[in-house]
Amino acid sequence: MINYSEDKDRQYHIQVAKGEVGRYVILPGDPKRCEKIAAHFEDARLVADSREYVTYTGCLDGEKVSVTSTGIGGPSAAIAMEELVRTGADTFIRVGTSGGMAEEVESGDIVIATGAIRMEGTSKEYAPIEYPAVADIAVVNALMEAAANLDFNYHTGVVQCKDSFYGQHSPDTKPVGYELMEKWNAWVKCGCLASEMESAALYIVGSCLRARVGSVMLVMANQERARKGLPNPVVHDTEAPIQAAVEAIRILIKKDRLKKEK
Ligand SMILES: O=P(O)(O)O[C@H]1O[C@H](CO)[C@@H](O)[C@H]1O
Ligand SMILES: O=c1cc[nH]c(=O)[nH]1
Repeated sequence: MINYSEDKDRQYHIQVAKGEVGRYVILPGDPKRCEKIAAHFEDARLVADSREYVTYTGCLDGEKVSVTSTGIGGPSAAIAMEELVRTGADTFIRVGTSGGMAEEVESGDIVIATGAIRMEGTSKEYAPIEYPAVADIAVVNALMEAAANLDFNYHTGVVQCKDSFYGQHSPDTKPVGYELMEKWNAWVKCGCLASEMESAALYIVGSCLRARVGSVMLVMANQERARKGLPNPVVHDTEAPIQAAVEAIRILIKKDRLKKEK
């Protein structure tokens, strides 16, 4: 494989070298969320800032941990995960924002995605569509334990991933809106909790690379609730899913250490 990086020790896109990240990495979409997440680490330092990929590394309970932003969508998220695995990471938690779909999923709640609908393009370049995009069970369990410990209002279940944000929010303005709307209605009838853009790609890439992956997302608002005239404020504060992810990593660190001792 051609190495495109000018600095041959660094991964081309994320500009991180081996040893600069921990095995546990939090993956927000928005690069600006990285600093907020790194504030929860001890001795956090900026490792790299390249394209949409910002990386900080610090410590949690004596273990090296990192945060790297993925940017928006499957293609850039898949690149981040591939390059992070090459630099030594093997456990990932996406911390994102999402739009609620199920009526009971309200603004400000958090969603832990046990699986993701692959209505995006990236994962199809890794695995046939019949292969399910599922989260790692240990990561899901840690996220559920963390959310319960923190007394957060959380939901677990399937999320929908797509490539077009505006195809979700104004499908009627798209020439293929008829298909987007029919599929959306089917996902809602199936019990899908929320819509976002990266978990399907991350889960499939994680499966292919044998990495453990889970996702926790803030529900910003719910267009199905709005359609039914139910209360639906817009929430921007991502501190709850950040805290859930940090606590989940602490739980995983403890469990991984116990497993190693046995
Ligand atoms: O807030 P982040 O993590 O970027 O996640 C969500 O927000 C973006 C769309 O606004 C997409 O990346 C979607 O998945
Ligand atoms: O509605 C939303 C909110 C965040 N991200 C999405 O993809 N959709």
